[in-house]
Amino acid sequence: MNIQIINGPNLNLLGVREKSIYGSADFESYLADLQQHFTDINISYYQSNVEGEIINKLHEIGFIYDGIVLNAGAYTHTSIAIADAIAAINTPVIEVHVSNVYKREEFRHHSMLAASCKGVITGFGLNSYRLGIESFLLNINS
Ligand SMILES: O=C1C[C@@](O)(C(=O)O)C[C@@H](O)[C@@H]1O
Repeated sequence: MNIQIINGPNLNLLGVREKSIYGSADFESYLADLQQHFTDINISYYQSNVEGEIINKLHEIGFIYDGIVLNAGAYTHTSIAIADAIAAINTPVIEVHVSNVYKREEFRHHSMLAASCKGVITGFGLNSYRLGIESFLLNINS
């Protein structure tokens, strides 16, 4: 099984940015733990701060991979273009967030992407990514 994790803007600063909200672990260390945990799964990782690059990555793997775990950061709340890309591809996408966006500012309560995704996981810290991967293993996405 091939799973792609895509992180959007500012998520390269996990472990550094707003630690009280996002925690102090950096994503690369967490990714290594994930890869050790899911030994039967090929987990690829991509991060970009650029909307068009995230769309290009969705196009590139969206007809090949078995699942995509996407944290689009603030583009979640603004990007019709990423929503259209998710709708255009075949691979199911799970939207994830580190923080519980519903406990935060109102502008974070709306996702432009959620309606095009199979599901949304929010508020479990970095383990939101693990839960996203687990959902593909449970085969509850079709
Ligand atoms: O950059 C982010 C991170 C986030 O997606 C999260 O993982 O909690 C939540 C977004 O509202 C925010 O813009």
